[in-house]
Amino acid sequence: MIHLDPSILAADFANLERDIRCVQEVGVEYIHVDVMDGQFVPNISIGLPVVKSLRKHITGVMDVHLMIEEPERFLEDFKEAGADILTVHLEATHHIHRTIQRIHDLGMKAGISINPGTPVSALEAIINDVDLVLIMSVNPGFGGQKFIPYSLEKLRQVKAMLNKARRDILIQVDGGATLDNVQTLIDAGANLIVAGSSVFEGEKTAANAKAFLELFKGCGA
Ligand SMILES: O=C(CO)[C@@H](O)[C@H](O)COP(=O)(O)O
Repeated sequence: MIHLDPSILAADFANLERDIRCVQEVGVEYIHVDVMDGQFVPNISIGLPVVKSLRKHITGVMDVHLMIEEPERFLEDFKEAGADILTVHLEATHHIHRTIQRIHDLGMKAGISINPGTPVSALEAIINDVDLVLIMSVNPGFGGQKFIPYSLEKLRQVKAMLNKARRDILIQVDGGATLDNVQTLIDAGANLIVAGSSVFEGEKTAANAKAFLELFKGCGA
């Protein structure tokens, strides 16, 4: 089953409730919330109070992607803010195993993300402990960037690693996903597609989301 996970980084920050409602009304079940600290990535997005307010309007899965240094400092806070999935970066902590364990202890699903420059092999020791692997297909920090082609090979490698481990979990791809390239992402193994600008940019948010969902129907969604 393939899912669309619209990234609200590309939504209208003055109308987040409206934009979230818009995609949910056409059947979207996941909402991707990017949290950036200006340290791990060269940008600052939103913080805990906004995430907590968004929770009231998200009817499905609130998928929070932490692009922050030492995410272990804030796990309890994001649980309290209502995150269902909490994804941390392998590169952002010295204690990835403990961090994943703590996310689970708090009752959330745990995701691990790697930057474009980090090899998939670095995931080997943690792959059995996570519910989601996120392959960043742009350098994190900004929406609207161009998809990095080598990410397709990384998706294939993750899929092979998970097959070998007999694990069927979420394989998420984030950055530069469009209606034109999404089929190649799915073919490479992705089953949770983050899309920001290709959903929220322009005046046709609902139609854009619907077009992704229609395309996924042919893939068994
Ligand atoms: O995490 C990030 C960027 O750091 C992403 O979630 C982007 O927001 C995706 O945006 P598009 O590339 O789809 O515009």
